[in-house]
Amino acid sequence: MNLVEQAFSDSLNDGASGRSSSTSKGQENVRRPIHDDQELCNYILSTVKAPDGALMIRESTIPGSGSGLFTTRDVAAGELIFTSVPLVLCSEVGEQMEACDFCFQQRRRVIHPVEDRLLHPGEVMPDVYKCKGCNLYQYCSESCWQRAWDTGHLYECGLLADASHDLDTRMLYRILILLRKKVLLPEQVRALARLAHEQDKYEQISNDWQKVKDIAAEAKERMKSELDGADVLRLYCLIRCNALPVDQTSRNAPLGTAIDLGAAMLNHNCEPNIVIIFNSTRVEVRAVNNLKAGKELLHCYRDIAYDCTFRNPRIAARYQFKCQCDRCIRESDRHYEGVSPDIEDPIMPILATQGDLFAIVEKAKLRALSLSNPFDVTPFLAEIDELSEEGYAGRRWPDDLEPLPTALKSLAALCERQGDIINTIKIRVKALAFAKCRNNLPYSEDLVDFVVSLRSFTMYPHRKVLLDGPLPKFKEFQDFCVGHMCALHALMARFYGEQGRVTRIVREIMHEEMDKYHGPRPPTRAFRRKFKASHETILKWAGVDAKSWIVELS
Ligand SMILES: C[S@@+](CC[C@H](N)C(=O)[O-])C[C@H]1O[C@@H](n2cnc3c(N)ncnc32)[C@H](O)[C@@H]1O
Repeated sequence: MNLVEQAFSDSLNDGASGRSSSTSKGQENVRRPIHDDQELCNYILSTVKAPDGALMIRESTIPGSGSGLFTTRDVAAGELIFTSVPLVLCSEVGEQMEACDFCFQQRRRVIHPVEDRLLHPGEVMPDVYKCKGCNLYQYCSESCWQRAWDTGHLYECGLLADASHDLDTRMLYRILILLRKKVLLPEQVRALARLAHEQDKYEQISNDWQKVKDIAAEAKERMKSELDGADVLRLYCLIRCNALPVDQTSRNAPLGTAIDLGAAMLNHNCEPNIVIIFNSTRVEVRAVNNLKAGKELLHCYRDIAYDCTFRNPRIAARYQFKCQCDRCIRESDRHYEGVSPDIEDPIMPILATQGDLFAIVEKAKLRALSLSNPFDVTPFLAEIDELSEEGYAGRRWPDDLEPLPTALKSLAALCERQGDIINTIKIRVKALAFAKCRNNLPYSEDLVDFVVSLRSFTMYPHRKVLLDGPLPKFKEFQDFCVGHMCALHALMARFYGEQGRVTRIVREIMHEEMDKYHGPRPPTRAFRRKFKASHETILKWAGVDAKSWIVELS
C-alpha cells in the first residue's frame, strides 16, 4: 500500500469504533460523527469557498441523521452560500449520453453549452469525441480529452476494457486509481474516508448486497488496488451515500456524478432550502428561501418533482434512510383520504398507474420516432385521460400528481419535434398548470422550454393559424409570453444569481421580447391586468382552470 492508500485505510478505520461486523466479527461499527472532530470539520470547510466563518458543521436537526451543514449568517433567497470544486467527477457514458468527462458542459438543453445564447432552431452540437483507448469516456473535443488524459485518465484508460457503464462502479474504479497513483492528497483522502457509508444498513436491508460485494471485489482486482477488500467495499458504500448528481437541470438525467466534501455534509429534505447548480464542474449552492443564521442547509437528494411513493423508495435504496419530512407525511396522507373501504392499500394501484402512464409515453415516443407514421398526439392524450379517470385507486388521478405532468411534457416535446407548435403549447400550458411546486429547478427548466416554444410562436404575427384558428389572439399570446418571461427571469435570478450565465441569457431574450411589445410595460398594474386576462383566456383554451396556475408578477 502506498502512503495515500494507507492514509485512506487508517482514516476509514479510525473513524469507526470498530470494523464492520462483516470484517471483524463481534465488533459493532459505529461511525464517529464528523461534528465531533473539529480538525476534520475545519478541513472540510476549508475546501469550500464561502464568506469567512459563514458555515459550520454541527449535529443535524434531523434525528438520527448524523452531522449537517449550517449557515452562521442570514442569507437572502437567491444568494450564493458557497462554491466548491469536487474532489472527483465521473461522467455518464453510453449511446444517448453526451457528457464530457472533462468539462461537463450541459449539452442537453435549449441553452448553448458555452456561448451566452439559446440554441438556434435545429442547431445541433458537434459530435462527442470518444477516447480511442478505452472507447468509453466521451469529451466535447480532442482538447478536453487531452486535458482529461493529463489529469488522470491515462492511469485508468488501459484498465477499462469492457468496464461497466454503471456510474457508481466507474466512480469506484476512478477513486481507487487516484489513490493508487497518489493523485489525491493524504488530507483529501482522510476526509473522504470519514464520509457517511451506511454499510451496516446496506448489509442488513439491501436485496443486492451480494452484488455490491461482487462489484467491490471486481474493482479491487481490475484497478490492482492494494487496499484491503473490506476497505474497497466501504468505499463503494460511501460513494453511493455521498455522490452528488452532476445535473444543471434536476430533470433526472444527470451528466455524471461528483464527490464533493462540502456538499457531502448536506442532509436531505424534500422541501429543500438550498439548490445545487453545477456550473461546468463547479458546485454552486444557493438559498431558495431567506435563511436565518443558525439554519441547517437542506438539499433534496433526488426526484424533487415526484411524489413520495416514487421518491422515497429511491432515496431509501441509495442513502439508507426513510425520509419523514412534512412533505412526505402530507403526500402520504393524501393517498389514504377518501379511499373506498374495499381497497385495502391504495399505494399498489397508484404505483401501477404510474407505470402505465410512463408506458403511454414510451409508446408515443416509438410512434413519433417511427418514420412510417405521421404522429398524431390525440390518441395518446385520450389514453392518458382514460387512465386518469379511475387510476388513483378507483378515483380520478390528481392533476398535479406525477408522472401526469411529466407525461404531458414528454408528449409536448414529441409534438415540438414534429413541428406541431399548437399542440406543443397547448399541452405545455396544461402540464405547467398541473405543476405542484413552482419553486424548484425542474420547474424553471420547464418554463425555459415553454417560453422558448412560445417565442417561436409569437415571433410570427402573421402565422396563418393565428389568424383563422379558434385560438386566443396574437396579442394575448404576446402578453402571456412577456409575463412568463418576467416570471422566468425572477426565478432564474433566484437559482443562478442575478449575474449567472443562464439569468443573463434569459434577461437578454426578455428584453428582446419587450422591445417588440407595444402594450403597457411590466410590472405596471396595467400590464399585470392585461397579463391576467390573457393568461385566463389561454388556460381556458388549453382546457385548464385559470385558478390552477396563478402567476405573481413582481
Ligand atoms: C451525504 S450524507 C449527509 C451527511 C451525513 N449526515 C453525515 O453525518 O456525514 C448522506 C447521509 O446522511 C443521512 N441523512 C441525510 N438526510 C437524512 C434524513 N432526512 N433523514 C435521515 N438520515 C439522513 C443518511 O445517513 C445519508 O446516507
